[in-house]
Amino acid sequence: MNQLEKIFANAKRLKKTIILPESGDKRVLEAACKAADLGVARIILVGVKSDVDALCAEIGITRPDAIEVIAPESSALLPELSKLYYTLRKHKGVTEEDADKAARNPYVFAALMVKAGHADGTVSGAACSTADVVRTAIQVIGAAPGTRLVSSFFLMMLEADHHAKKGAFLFSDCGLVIDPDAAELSKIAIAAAGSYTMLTGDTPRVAMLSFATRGSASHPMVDKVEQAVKLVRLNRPDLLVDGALQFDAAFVPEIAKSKGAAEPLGGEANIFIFPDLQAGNIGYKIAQRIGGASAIGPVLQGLDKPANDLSRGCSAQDVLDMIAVTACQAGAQK
Ligand SMILES: CC(C)(COP(=O)(O)OP(=O)(O)OC[C@H]1O[C@@H](n2cnc3c(N)ncnc32)[C@H](O)[C@@H]1OP(=O)(O)O)[C@@H](O)C(=O)NCCC(=O)NCCS
Ligand SMILES: CC(=O)OP(=O)(O)O
Repeated sequence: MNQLEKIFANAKRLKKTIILPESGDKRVLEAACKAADLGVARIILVGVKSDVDALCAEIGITRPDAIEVIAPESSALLPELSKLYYTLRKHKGVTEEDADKAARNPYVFAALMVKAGHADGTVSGAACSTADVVRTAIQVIGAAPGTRLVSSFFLMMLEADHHAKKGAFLFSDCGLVIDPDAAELSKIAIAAAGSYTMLTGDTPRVAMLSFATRGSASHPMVDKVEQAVKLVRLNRPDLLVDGALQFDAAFVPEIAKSKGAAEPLGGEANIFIFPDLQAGNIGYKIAQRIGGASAIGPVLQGLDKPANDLSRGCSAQDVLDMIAVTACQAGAQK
């Protein structure tokens, strides 16, 4: 069983409820029906039942009875959820009228359902930008107690024949924090290590990436990564971390050796922390589109309850994988 299969098995055991606000997207519908059929999660779709069933018919699938479809406008939960939104956002000048309008938005409705405990997690982003998904998640669900920085990661599955190394790797942050300083980068690395253990059960081996290995170039950009490594070591002396490292020195044992970075990771990192969002977002898409990795994410870390994003370029399988990951996150938070 590979790590993704284990994630699916865990999700099936947990029986969590995942709410999907993008019921007008064919990939989401296909994944929702599969998730319900396979028992990966109990699914709630935000939308109008007749529209959902018509789109299902168009793509040649039947909505399992187990999937509940809720239209915010006619939902008995709307008054409770708009009141909740008002409570959460009134300090920002949101009025009761604004709150009622906001709660009818499918993305906000789904996040409120999670916040209120009517669902365990939400997945969206197939049909809208990451910024919109993340802003809603942060404003409605909020950061976990003791956490100030919400960030994200991709679970990268290397399983194709041409992958010399197979398994689950974690890339972070490829979706959210645009230009982290050293302290923020160290927080991203620590959060990513926790996420990796939570999902795979394996020991994290964290490489903090740059364009230099062991001082092969000096530049403030490299200094930032080295400073972040120091902060990780200071705050989490138990974590196996190294950097600044180039990707090859973090991933290929012979190159780690030849570049003087045989210890402590020995070219066997399983978590790769990118120095900023340009590098991270470009890097994961190259690994996915040229490298043939499957990329599950952006999975948000640091939220009080799970709310995850998707790339607009996702497939139905990506959505299904994300539903399983979200269910596991929900299971780990209880
Ligand atoms: C996520 C993102 C939208 C937040 O940007 P922003 O300009 O700070 O947005 P806002 O100012 O509207 O912030 C929204 C709220 O989230 C909070 N916030 C923003 N980033 C946060 C973070 N990383 N952790 C915790 N809270 C955060 C803000 O404090 C604000 O809270 P408030 O509304 O209660 O005051 C921004 O970081 C972003 O666009 N990231 C890149 C997303 C992207 O395009 N990714 C590439 C594709 S995956
Ligand atoms: C994660 C990501 O890059 O999202 P999108 O492709 O939708 O911009």
